Amino acid sequence: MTTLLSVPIIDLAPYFAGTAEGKAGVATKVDEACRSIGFLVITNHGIPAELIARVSQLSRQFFDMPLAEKRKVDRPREDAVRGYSAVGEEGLSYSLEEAAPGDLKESFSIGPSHVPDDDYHRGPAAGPHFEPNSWPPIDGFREAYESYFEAMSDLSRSLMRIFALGLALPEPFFDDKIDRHISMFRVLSYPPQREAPLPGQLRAGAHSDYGSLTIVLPDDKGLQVFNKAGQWVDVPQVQGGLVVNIADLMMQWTNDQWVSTLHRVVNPPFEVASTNRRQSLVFFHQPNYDAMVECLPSCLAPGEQPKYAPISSGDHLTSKFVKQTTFGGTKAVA
Ligand SMILES: O=C(O)CCC(=O)C(=O)O
Ligand SMILES: [Fe+2]
Repeated sequence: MTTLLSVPIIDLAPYFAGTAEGKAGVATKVDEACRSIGFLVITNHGIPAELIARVSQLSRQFFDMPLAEKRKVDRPREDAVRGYSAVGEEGLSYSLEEAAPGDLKESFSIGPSHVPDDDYHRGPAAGPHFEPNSWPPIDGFREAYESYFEAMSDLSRSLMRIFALGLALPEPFFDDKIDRHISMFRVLSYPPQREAPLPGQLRAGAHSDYGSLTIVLPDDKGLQVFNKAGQWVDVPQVQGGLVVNIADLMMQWTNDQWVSTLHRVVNPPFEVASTNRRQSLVFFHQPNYDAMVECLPSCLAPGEQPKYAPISSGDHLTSKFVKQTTFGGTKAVA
């Protein structure tokens, strides 16, 4: 298997067509991408263009509101990633224990909606994972965001099935570990830069993501990935494509056979910085909080030891918040 140094574009149509051969072909390509660079761009993913356009337009409308209005749906607490976070309030590289100025972005986040009133969702073990969402007073906003969250949940289940095939596991292996997931959807808005950034300040500092996988829809270039040759390479902008990357939990699950890659969003070129605005829709997929992440049987060679102790998805996520808040006390989250 070759080590890819750039991000491949993978057509999901043969997987969704449903033949064993088509599924295996897609799974092999995805496995290669996840081993080499941890990123891929998917096409024919089935997410309606109309839904993407609607969420994008409503998000722009939200970020255009005055700061005081946006503050009315402000993030409630450090451990509850809901609502609005203003420019400079978060720094992704904080989670790597590296001091850097805050990221030049603002965001709006939601978690699962229409949460059942049962012990898993409402009991003490649920912690902040099913914190209610708050909504700005924009017509159609809630409906569009909830639809997008659902569409991303379904697509993530398909991707996890492809991952299972790529890892020589039964296709539904992950199904019961993600059927009550604690994922998060957030829209990021990177405003024009009318003043020069501080030294080291980026639109999003270098970081890896936390959960199983992330699905990103950027409307402009700027996203870069650190490849195995030690170079920052641009993620290709593909019309109608979605960027997928695997995150820390998946790396842990595979005993480091798959890589959760450092990535960042660079500042726009100086000539266009004062007018360039960038927006991305980002879905962070995170398994059920009680799903145990322990080295997959197919990822251990005979005689090899697992590199990580088993941990639950919920504890893994919470440990990231603790790391961030003890470091500099900044509201930081990926
Ligand atoms: O805006 C982007 O393109 C990516 C953002 C990102 O990597 C993140 O929020 O974790
Ligand atoms: Fe990220």
